[in-house]
Amino acid sequence: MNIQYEEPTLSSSYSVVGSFPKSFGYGLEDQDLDPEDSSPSTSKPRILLMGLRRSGKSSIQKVVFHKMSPNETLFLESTNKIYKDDISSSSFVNFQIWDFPGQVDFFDPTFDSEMIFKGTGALIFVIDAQEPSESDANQRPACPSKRKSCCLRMKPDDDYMEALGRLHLTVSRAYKVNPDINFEVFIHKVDGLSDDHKIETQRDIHQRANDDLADASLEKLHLSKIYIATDSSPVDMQSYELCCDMIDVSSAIIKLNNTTVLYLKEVTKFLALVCILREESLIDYNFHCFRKAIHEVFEVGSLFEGTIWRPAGSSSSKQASLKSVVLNGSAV
Ligand SMILES: Nc1nc2c(ncn2[C@@H]2O[C@H](COP(=O)(O)OP(=O)(O)OP(=O)(O)O)[C@@H](O)[C@H]2O)c(=O)[nH]1
Repeated sequence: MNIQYEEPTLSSSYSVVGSFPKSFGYGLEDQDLDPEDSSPSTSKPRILLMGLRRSGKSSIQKVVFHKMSPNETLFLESTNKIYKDDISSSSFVNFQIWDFPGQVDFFDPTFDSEMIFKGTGALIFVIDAQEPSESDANQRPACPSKRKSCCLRMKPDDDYMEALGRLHLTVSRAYKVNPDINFEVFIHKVDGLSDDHKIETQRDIHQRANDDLADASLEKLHLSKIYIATDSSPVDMQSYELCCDMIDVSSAIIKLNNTTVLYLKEVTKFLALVCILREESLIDYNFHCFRKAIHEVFEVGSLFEGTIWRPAGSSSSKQASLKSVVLNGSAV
């Protein structure tokens, strides 16, 4: 496939360049810039969205960052060239996202993996977890990994086998060029699955993806989590979406009409706490303790060259990493 590039249409978003310091590992060093692309946006932290065709990459990008309604994504056309989008809605969210076409051919000479992966902070690989339709299942291609161990584990109704093969190829290729990339796996389109099935799918994908890495002696490569932390209560989508939207607004406390309060507080320049509370009473004191504890963790982390916050195999420049908003799915 011939790779082409499409520049962002959001020209106004060029005004703020690089909210993440380069030392956080998400920026391009000057010498890494593509000589043919001199736009200032290239110095921003960069996230790649990859995955099979129709897995939902563009939908995630449009719904999360451009407020497109999920129904409208039905009419999105297939992406046929890399689409670069500048995201800079607040000081917390300021980076560049590159949406890739589904079938990237890594062996195509026009695919410049050095240029693409070198300056990348995170690669989000999207997997469509939907049940395959009968006709899809019949037309499913052979397992791309062509490894016996993988095919032996295949269940007849697994639709994500091809995606897993592609995931493996993608991360091993990217890791070779840049071992500092954060790899995130996003299990998407789980709306049609039962709660049990969702958990089983996540467990299965997690297991298989890591087995594949182990088979290839790439244990050092970590598929990390998108969330930094969340409480253990079941996810209620409405509250979750409210919390996501909160990141976009400047006000710190919003009273909801049902005696609860939506609360946003900055922990560090790159980390925010968003929560829904019944009462405000002790939150300031609790938050103070929480922030102090987080700072202490960062301090200890830097003493030990970032071993607490840093996935194995990455550089010490990764103590803070950009955490993406997730939509209708979960992270492995
Ligand atoms: N059921 C369901 N469908 C979704 C979801 N997100 C996206 N889709 C649908 O998936 C289809 C493909 O979405 P795209 O965003 O175009 O997928 P893509 O990965 O960008 O596709 P390519 O550009 O071909 O690589 C569209 O019809 C979307 O409406 C979701 O959360 N649930």
